[in-house]
Amino acid sequence: MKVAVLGAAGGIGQALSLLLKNGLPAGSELSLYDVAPVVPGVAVDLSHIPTAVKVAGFGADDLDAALAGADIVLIPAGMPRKPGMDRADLFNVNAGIIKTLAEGIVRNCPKALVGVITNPVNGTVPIVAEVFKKAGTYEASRVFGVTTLDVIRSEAFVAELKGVDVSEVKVPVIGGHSGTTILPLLSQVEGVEFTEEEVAALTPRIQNAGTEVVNAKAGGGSATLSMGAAAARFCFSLVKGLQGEQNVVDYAYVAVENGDAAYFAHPVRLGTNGVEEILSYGELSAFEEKAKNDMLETLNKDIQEGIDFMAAQ
Ligand SMILES: NC(=O)c1ccc[n+]([C@@H]2O[C@H](COP(=O)([O-])OP(=O)(O)OC[C@H]3O[C@@H](n4cnc5c(N)ncnc54)[C@H](O)[C@@H]3O)[C@@H](O)[C@H]2O)c1
Ligand SMILES: O=C(O)C[C@H](O)C(=O)O
Repeated sequence: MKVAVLGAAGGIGQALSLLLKNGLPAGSELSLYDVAPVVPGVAVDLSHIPTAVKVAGFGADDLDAALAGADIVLIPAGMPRKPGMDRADLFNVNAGIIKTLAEGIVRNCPKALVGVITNPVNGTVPIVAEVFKKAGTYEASRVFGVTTLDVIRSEAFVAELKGVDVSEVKVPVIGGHSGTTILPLLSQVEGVEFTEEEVAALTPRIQNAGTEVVNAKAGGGSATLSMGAAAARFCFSLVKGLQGEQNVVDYAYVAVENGDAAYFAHPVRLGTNGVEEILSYGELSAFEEKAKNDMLETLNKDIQEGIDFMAAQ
C-alpha cells in the first residue's frame, strides 16, 4: 500500500503523517510531498519511529516521484483560515494548488483513491473531478472530500453533552464542509435523546467548530491535530476497503447522481474501487429537513465555483 500526503510539511500534514507512520499496515510506503524545504527533514524524523512503514520525502520539483504508483493520495496542501475569514475566502489561493496536484495524480497514479482536505472542500473536490474528467481518467468512486472532522467533532461534543462513552457514540453528518452546509443528524444518534433546545444549540456548535479553533489559535491557523486524527481515521477506512474488508462504511463528500446536490456527504460503503455504494442517509427530522433544504443554495454555489474555475482554464 502506498499512501502519498501532499502538503505533508504543514500542520495537518505532519500530524497525519505521524499517525499514518504508526497505523498503516506493515510493508506500506508513506510518500511525503511539500513545496516547503523542510519536507525531507520531516521524512527523516518520522523514519526514526520503529514501524514497518517506509517513509520518503519529496520536495517541490519531485511531485511525480512522490505520486508514482500511489494507491491513496491525501491532500492537505494549501492555505488555512485566519480569524474573520470564511473557508470560501481560501478559494482563490487553493484552487490553483489543487489543480496542479490533481494533474500530477493524472500523470502518475490515475487509479488512486484521492482524499481532498484542502478548503474550501465544497469547491476543491469538484476541481479535482474536473481535472480528471478533462484528462479522461475520472472515476467518481475514487474522489472524496474528507469530512471526517465534522463526524469526530460531533462524537466528541455529543459525548461531552450527554456524559456517555465517546467510543459508543456515532453521529451521521451529511451535506458539505462549511457553515450551514455541515448537517449533523442528531435525530439518528442511537441511545441518547436531545431536547429541541439541545438540537438548536448543538447543531450550530458543530457547524462553527472550525471557526472555534481558528479563533482560539488567534491567527496561528486552523484545526491541524484533530484534522490529522480525522484524516488518518478516514485513510484507514480506505485501506480496509482496498484490502477487501467487507462492510466498511464511512462518511465522505462524494459525487452523487440524482442526489440533493452534485456533491454531498453521504454514508458510503468502501471497497477495492473506493465507493462501492452510496448509502441512504435515512429519515430526517423536520428540523434537519429544513436545514438541508436551506443549505442547498450555498452548497450549489460552492460546487459551481469549482466547476467554473476549471472551465475557465
Ligand atoms: N477538510 C477539513 O476538515 C479541514 C480541516 C482543517 C483544515 N483544512 C484545510 O487544510 C489545508 C491545510 O491546512 P494546514 O493547517 O495544514 O495548513 P499549513 O499552512 O500548516 O500547511 C499547508 C502546507 O501546504 C503546503 N503547500 C502549499 N502549496 C503547496 C503545493 N502547491 N504543493 C504541496 N504543498 C503545498 C505548505 O508548504 C504547507 O506545508 C487548509 O486549506 C485548511 O483550510 C481542512
Ligand atoms: O475551519 C477551517 O477553516 C478548517 C477546517 O475546515 C475545520 O473545519 O476546522
